[in-house]
Amino acid sequence: MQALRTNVQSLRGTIEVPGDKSISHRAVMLGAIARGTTTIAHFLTGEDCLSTIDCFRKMGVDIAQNGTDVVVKGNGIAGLLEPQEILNVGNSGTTTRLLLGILAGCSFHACLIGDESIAKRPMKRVTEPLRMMGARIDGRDGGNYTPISIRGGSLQPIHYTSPVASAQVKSAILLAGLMADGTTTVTEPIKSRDHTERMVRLFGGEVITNGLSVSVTGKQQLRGADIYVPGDISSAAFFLVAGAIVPNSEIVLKNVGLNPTRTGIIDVLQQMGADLTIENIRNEETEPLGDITIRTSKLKAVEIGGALIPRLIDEIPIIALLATQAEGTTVIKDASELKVKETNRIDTVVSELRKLGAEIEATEDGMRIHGKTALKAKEAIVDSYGDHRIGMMLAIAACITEGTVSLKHSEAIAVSYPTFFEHLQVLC
Ligand SMILES: O=C(O)C1=C[C@@H](OP(=O)(O)O)[C@@H](O)[C@H](O)C1
Ligand SMILES: C=C(OP(=O)(O)O)C(=O)O
Repeated sequence: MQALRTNVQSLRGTIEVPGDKSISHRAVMLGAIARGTTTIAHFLTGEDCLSTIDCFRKMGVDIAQNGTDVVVKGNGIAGLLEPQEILNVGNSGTTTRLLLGILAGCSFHACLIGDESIAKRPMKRVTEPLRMMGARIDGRDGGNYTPISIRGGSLQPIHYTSPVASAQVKSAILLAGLMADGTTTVTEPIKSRDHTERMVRLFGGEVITNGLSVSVTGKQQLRGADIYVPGDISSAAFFLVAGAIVPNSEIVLKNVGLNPTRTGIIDVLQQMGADLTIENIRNEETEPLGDITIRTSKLKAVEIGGALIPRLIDEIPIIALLATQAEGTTVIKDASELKVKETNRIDTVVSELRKLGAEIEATEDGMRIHGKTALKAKEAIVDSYGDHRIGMMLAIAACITEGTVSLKHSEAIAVSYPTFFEHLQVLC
């Protein structure tokens, strides 16, 4: 159990958050199936991305990691080897689903396991379309849950209309599509993050986007690339919110990824009236990034739903905290996907924030938060339940809480932000 800082008087200073998790996973995966060498700078050394490296090493890929610098010697599109061991995806949904997409096109057997949380996350959303393409997949509950075993092979292209707006589903099918004969198309109900599309292009591949549909043609040869991973906006979000709600604060976040499919948190902060500026925007062609400054300000409630949800899906726990400090009732809707993340994030956000006095209730597809509420606790014990984003949200909540707060399962934070507490310390 970890004692959290409470009653923080101000947060001031400059930090650079670790590399983007989604981009780090994809850089290793595409590097592994490309021809030639891929260099990755500012790679995220969080546990999820280390799981991805471990899985590809077990398939014969030479990956050298020295801190945040990674070099991948690609095996080529058909060059992965049958793993001699079970592939352990740890806590990472992205590793599980994207890896299944790649394995669907490999003519060998592989078996995937993960931790307790992964074992509860639905995989049918990828195993079903991958079976349609020709992969043989089995697993618990007909292939919906890990452990999952897969024997891939020659794939036929499909046009898949996904019922969920999920970049993991879209990416799994596109990665399988890279190995199929012909053109594979995915149509999603709402646009999700487009890092796979951007990165395939960076590796010399062709991806065609047409509204909500994305297509790739199989058997293209990808070539290794040099990649700089921008800071993860989903990690920056904790300090963006902290800067807005902790009194007398001014935080500068350098080199934060600003891909428009990920910047919903900035839209919400601006709509709430936060004092936020963005400077030095660059790399708009590949993965845009820039420097963000946030200062404490008076906030007002907003309504969040529809096409905004996929652009801020992982930020909803910290947005719920933000809403406790906004005047009025914030409504978050259309967010049922929160129920199938590392925890049921509707339930964990509501139960843990209530322990600190927040006025928040769960709804069928989101939550309703009434503000502004002063958070108070008498020796409260809150729990991340093993969910990194819940742990970080609670650590920021403690900053504005009067009293004492301890966090159970704080170690989960290393999944996406191993230096989180060091950065909080720098700003205090
Ligand atoms: O593709 C990705 O890198 C991710 C997609 C999102 O999941 P879904 O595809 O399930 O929405 C997100 O929640 C996850 O943290 C990372
Ligand atoms: C949902 C998340 O990740 P994943 O699906 O990769 O486990 C997350 O990082 O919030």
